[in-house]
Amino acid sequence: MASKALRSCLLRRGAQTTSTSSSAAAASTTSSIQQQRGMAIPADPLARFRQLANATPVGEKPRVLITGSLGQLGRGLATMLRFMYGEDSVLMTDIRKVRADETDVCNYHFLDILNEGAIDEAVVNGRVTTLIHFSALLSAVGEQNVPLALKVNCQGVQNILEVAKRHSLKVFIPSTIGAFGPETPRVDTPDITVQRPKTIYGVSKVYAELLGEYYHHRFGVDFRSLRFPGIISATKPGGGTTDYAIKIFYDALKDGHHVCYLRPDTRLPMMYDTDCTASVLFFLAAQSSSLSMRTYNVTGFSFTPEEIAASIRKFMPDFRITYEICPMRQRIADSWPQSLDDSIARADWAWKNDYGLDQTTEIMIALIKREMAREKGESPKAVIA
Ligand SMILES: NC(=O)C1=CN([C@@H]2O[C@H](COP(=O)(O)OP(=O)(O)OC[C@H]3O[C@@H](n4cnc5c(N)ncnc54)[C@H](O)[C@@H]3O)[C@@H](O)[C@H]2O)C=CC1
Ligand SMILES: CC(=O)[C@H](N)C(=O)O
Repeated sequence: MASKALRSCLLRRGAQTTSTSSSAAAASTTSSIQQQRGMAIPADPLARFRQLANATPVGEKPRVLITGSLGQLGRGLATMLRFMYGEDSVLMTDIRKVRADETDVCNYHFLDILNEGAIDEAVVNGRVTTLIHFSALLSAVGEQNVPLALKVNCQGVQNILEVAKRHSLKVFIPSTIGAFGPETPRVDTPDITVQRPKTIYGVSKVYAELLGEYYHHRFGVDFRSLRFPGIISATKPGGGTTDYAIKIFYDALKDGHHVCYLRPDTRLPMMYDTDCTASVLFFLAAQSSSLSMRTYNVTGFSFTPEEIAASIRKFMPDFRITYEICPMRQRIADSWPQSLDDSIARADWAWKNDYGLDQTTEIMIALIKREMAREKGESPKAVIA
């Protein structure tokens, strides 16, 4: 199904097609729910996406516009959508210029989500059926520019929902563990609970959840949202509190040492990139009638900086971690859940994560080694043999 170029792009982005022997259990969590999730990397990680594509009737194949598509999550999702539904199925949009090394970016257009008319135009001209709204300012950068975070995260969501209403689009707007706060139960946090976030990012995401649900009930907009934990990918993160869980791998491979801005015992929920992509695509494909809610928790596994360092040491025994705490990010992390209960997503639309901590570590190390080999002009080996 995938062309050679697309296939190599999927490999680079972590959607490996070769098998691996890793079968470590994802047990690094205090959560009883998550302790049950022993797992091995699937022999064919693309199988679930291929099956979903094959099960979609030709007339129902989506045409998807992704906002903020050059960020951490957008490029991987766009690549997978092209793999599943064809080269023309995705319009990638953002407000910055594409770099020469971003060779996976195709069908790309400038789109500022603060310009509602421009969103209308892109949707009409592109015959779009589904909006995936990724543009946002994340938790740490949001705290540094509150007025801009309010504009991008709140005005942007309003514009997207208005356009979705006008053109009867399906619309996905991600939420986050940041939509919870210190008063929320922090272990196995349920879907419906206290939400009093203390960051502008969290406040704007609660607004997005509630406004989207309002547009659904009031105007029939097919709004869907998932509360993601921190996402781990071999792409540059956009300025969040969970970013250390990506940088730690780059530092491990470059210097053998990572200086962590969170305390060693700070436990947060996380998920591997390919599972994040799967959660969006399977959720969007679910029948409306199977959804008991419009905003669901989804998660992979939880760990502390100490525990991810231990996981890295299984592959790089000399790896060292030291700590220089950033008070702002620590305060944010201390107000977020340590683990999420996503059992309703599992029951309603069969959500399931395929990757645990050790599988994620193994893949991240392989992907970054491959990236470094390319940068040095060497011809990299297959990701995981
Ligand atoms: N990465 C993560 O760990 C998590 C992400 N999420 C959510 O997923 C979504 C995507 O996240 P990431 O890709 O990590 O974010 P990111 O920060 O990497 O990318 C956001 C993109 O939005 C673009 N953008 C900013 N202002 C814009 C504007 N006015 N018009 C159009 N685009 C604009 C930026 O240029 C950037 O490429 C966000 O809504 C985020 O809140 C939720 C939980 C976890
Ligand atoms: C969990 C998130 O929403 C994001 N990665 C952040 O740390 O801000």
